[in-house]
Formats: sequence, structure tokens, C-alpha cells
Amino acid sequence: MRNIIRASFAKRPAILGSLRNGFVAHVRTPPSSPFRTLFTRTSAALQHEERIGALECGLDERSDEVLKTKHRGLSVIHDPSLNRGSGFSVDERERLLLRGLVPPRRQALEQQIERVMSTYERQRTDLDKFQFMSMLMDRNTVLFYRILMDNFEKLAPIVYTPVVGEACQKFHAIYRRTRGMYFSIEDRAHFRTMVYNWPVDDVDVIVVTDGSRVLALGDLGCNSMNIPIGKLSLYVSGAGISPTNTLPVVLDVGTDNEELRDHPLYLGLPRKRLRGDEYISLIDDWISAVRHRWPNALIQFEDFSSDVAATLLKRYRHKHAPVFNDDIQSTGCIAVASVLSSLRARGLEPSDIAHEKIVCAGAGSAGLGVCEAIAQAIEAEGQALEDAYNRFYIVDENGLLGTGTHSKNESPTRRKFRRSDLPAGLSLKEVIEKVKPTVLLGLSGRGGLFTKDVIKEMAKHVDVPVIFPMSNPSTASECTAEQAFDWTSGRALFASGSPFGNVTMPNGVVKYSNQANNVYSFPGLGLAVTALRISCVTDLMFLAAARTIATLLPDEDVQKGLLFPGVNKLRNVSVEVAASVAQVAIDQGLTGNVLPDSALKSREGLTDFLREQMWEPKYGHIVAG
Ligand SMILES: O=C([O-])CC(=O)C(=O)O
Ligand SMILES: [Mg+2]
Repeated sequence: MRNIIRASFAKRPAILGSLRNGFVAHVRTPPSSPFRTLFTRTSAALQHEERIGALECGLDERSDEVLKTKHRGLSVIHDPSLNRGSGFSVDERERLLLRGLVPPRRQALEQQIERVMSTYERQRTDLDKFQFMSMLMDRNTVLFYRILMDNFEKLAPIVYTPVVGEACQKFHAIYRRTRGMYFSIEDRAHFRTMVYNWPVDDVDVIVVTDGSRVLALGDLGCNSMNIPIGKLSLYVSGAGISPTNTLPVVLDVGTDNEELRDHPLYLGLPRKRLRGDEYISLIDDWISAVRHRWPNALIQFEDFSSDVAATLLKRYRHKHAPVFNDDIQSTGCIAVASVLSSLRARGLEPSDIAHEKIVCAGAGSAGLGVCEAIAQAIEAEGQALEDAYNRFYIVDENGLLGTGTHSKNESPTRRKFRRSDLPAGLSLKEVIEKVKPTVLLGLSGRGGLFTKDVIKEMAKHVDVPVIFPMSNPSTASECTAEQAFDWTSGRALFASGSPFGNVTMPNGVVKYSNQANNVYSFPGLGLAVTALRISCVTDLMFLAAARTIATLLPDEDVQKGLLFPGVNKLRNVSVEVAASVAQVAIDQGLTGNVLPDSALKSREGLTDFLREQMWEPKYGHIVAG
């Protein structure tokens, strides 16, 4: 386990007080920092060292971080936040007692990247690639993130959706090394103390799952750990959250996946899932333990099943500490952005969102969350909320939510979307025939649900069918990009949750496949929450983020069918999302940190400030403490 404390002095000078014996101080000193002088002498010595390093073989660009460690020898190499493999300089080798423990010739980061990528390319299956990347993450933090960021389009589908789904399904079979924390029912009495087993005082972002609905793959219990790990790797690569300050968590409350539970290699508790009041009270205990140790950390609820997701969000979201549900709110955010951007592509105005007719397949927490977010965007354009709800037609496995008998326990959100003018139970195709929707959303988790019949029916009634199958992973996508374009003769605007390649039509025209995934929103939100110490995550923040994402591309790109920048531009997107979220937080008086004047004066000042807070994967200076 890493024994490290990282601090940006711009953010928290108080870190000096929290250094403990044996820990590493990972410190970034901006030029204006009053602490700069503290490190001046060290920096001069390090520059000398760099000149020596430069003679050995090209010089890496160093970050201005200073890592102070009491570790020596192999324990430096075994700490991924300190390890730089063949990249240790002569002086670091001396100071950290590494002489003889690494091969003699020093390599620059660029050479390490070349070597690692050539081994990566030799991995045969996607799962092999996932494991290769996991092992790299466990070995060398800087190298892992440099490689992930430089090859984001190629590697995001490996460390994130879709391959992370398979890696969860097979977690028990491929498990190698621990990362993150597990809180099980059996630990319940110890939650308050076990949070101190984590060595980092400054946790900024926690992603937590109970594994009850992993992507659309169902209940994967304790196997779900790769989801929080993957999400957090996107906070780091996509928005510059410091890797040291992230914490992946699995709450093991049992699993109802019998096959997994009975598997001899399953690593979670082999018991049925805890439910009802006892479950809620266990989550209460966990939240309270976490808040005791990390009062300001952003908590992201991830992949909780629909029966509890909205309840938990409602329970914790206004408790003066930042909490959100990724599947409800950030998926909602990217859905709003996708619809707004599609309006631009169709030559319409943002206010025309109030004229959309939206059919949504899926009434789980993500489906309802997405529809709720779009309804709020319609309301923000000056419509009554009731009229906004009237733009939706939601279909689940029992057909349309319409008139007729339904459960008394129906949630208020679901009830709001129930049509009073159409009978319950109409099939998706029947609804499309009757309603002639402009937008078709897929949040059903049912791969292939948008059949040729369904899409052709939709294409009969609109010039530009807007088709967004958002379920993950790719196998759960309601249709593929190729199908959407093929069955609409290339007229569709397409965005999916998991990535699909662009499609070349028989006439040679390229049709763009966009990725409407919440990755466009949660990392930027995390950057804003961390940099400003935002105390509560509000719906307005997500709406502001959505509007920003929808306006990042110039008109000529949007007219071609591109709805937002590619994922390889994620850091730029995240800074813009963060600035929009930050502005709402400032306006709503929800910030705990005092910002420099320059950040308050202009949007550019704010984005510059946020960009300065971002962690970069570069080797910093290691100082023997
Ligand atoms: O993980 C993803 O790609 C998006 C997401 O939150 C989900 O599908 O549950
Ligand atoms: Mg999710």
C-alpha cells in the first residue's frame, strides 16, 4: 500500500501539519506559493542532478512536485507512486539506496513508454490487456497515467467500458493484488476504525459501489471493484485529480448472484444480499465513518441497483458534504448535453428542447434519472415542469408506463412519467408508431432492443432520427452504430454509452458515432469540487455542465454529426465542465475555498486556475526525508 501524502500547497498548506513519520510528502509548489522558498535549496540541488541525468540519456520534463520519503531501497521500488523503474536518476539511486537494485542504464520516460507499449501490443485478448494495464498501475503510477493519457482513445475502452465489465465478471479468477478498500457486513462494528487503515489523510474523491447492478451485467457483488478503480482512473487521466487522493470502495453486503456466490473462488461474503432497513442503516454507518475521517471528500455512488439508488441519493445529497449518483446524475448530464447538441445539429435552438418527443426504453434509476434531467432542462427553457414531463414516453420490460393498474409502491419519479393518455403495456414499436418521437433513448440494459423494425418505424416519421442507445457495456447497447446508420440510410444522429467506431456508408460518406458516456461529466465535476471544496452537488451544476459540453464543438463539426469532442480531448472538456460547475457553486455560495481574484474575475481566469490544480503524470523530485 502506498505510504504517501500528496498536497498541492495552492490547495492545502495545512498538509505540513499532517505529515507523519514514514510518510511521503508529495508537494507541488506553484510559483506564487509562500512555501516556495522552503524548497529552493532542494530544487537547486535537483537541477544539478538533472544535468547529470541529462548526460546519461535525454532529460524528462520534471513536474514541480517534490516527493519526500523515508522509504529506501526495494520499498521505494515497490511503491508505485515513487517507483520509476529504469528512470531513477543517478542521484536518486544514491539517496534512496537503489544502487544495484535496478539495471545500470537510466531510461527516459519516453523510452519506458515505448517498451511498455510494445509489450502491451503483444497481449492477445482484451482481458489480457486489462490485466497488463492493472499491473502497470500497480507498479508505476506516472508511467501508467502517461500511457493512458497519451493513448486515451485506445486504452479507455480497456480500463473502462466495455472491457472493465468482463474484468468484473471474472474478478475472482484474475485477482492479483489489492487496491482500494472493502467494507463488508462483518466489518460493520469496525467501520469507524478501519477507515484509518487507509494511509492517506487527504482523500478528495471516493467512488463506492455495492455491486448490485454493474453496468447492465447485473449483481456482481464483491467482483465489482474494478468499476470504482476504473472510474477513478478517469478522474485522474481525464481531470487531473491526484491519484493518491482517490479511494475506490466496495461495500460487500452479499450477492444474489447465485453462480458467483457458490463459486469456490468468489472473494466476497458467500451470503444473500442484505436488504431493507438493515441495508440502509449499514450504509448510514459507512457514510458516517467516512465523513468522520474525510469530511470533505466527494462521494460518488456507482452502479447501485435501481431499487436503492435514488433512495440513497435523496438520503445523503443535502447533508452538507458532496455526494452524487453517477448513473442518475452524470448520465443525466451527458444525455441532456447529447440532446442539446443534437438540436444544434438539426439547425434548431436550445429552447426547441421543449418540442422534443422523447421515447425512453428503460425505467431503472438511470432511465428515470436521464428523463428527469432532460425535464429539468426543458423547464429551464421556461416551460412548466408538468408540461416538460409530458414530452416523455417511458417503456420498460412491461411496456409503456401508461394508464391501468400499477404497483402502489411506485416511486414518485416513476409516477410523474406515467402517461395518462395511453394505455400501459404498449410495446416499444407500438409507442413509436403512435407517438412519432424525435428522440429515442436506450437505458434498458437490453442489447439489441432497438431492432430493425423499431428503428425503421422511427425513421418513417422524422428526417433526422436521434438515436442514443446508452446502456453499457457494448453487448448491452440497444443497437450498434452500424445498425442505426444502416436502418436509417445514414440519417440518424447517434450516440452510445460504450464506444463504437465511425461508420462508412456505401456511398463513402463517414457517419459519426459519438460516445454519450458519463465520463464527460464526473471527472470535471470532481475537479471543481476538489479545487473549490464545494459542499453540495446540485442539479443546476449538472445542467450547467451539460450546456457547456453541448457547445464545445464549432457548428461545422456539429453539422457533420459530431455531438461533442472525442474522449481524447477529455482533459479540455473537464476543465470547461469544472468551470461551469464552479461558477454555479460560487453563485450558490457553496464553496469552502477562497479563490484568487483572477479566478473570480473572468471565465478564463477560472479555467486557468482549475487547470493549474490538475495533476500531471511527470516524474517529480524525490527527496530523502
Ligand atoms: O460505466 C459506464 O460506462 C457508464 C455507467 O456509469 C454505467 O453504465 O453504469
Ligand atoms: Mg455506472
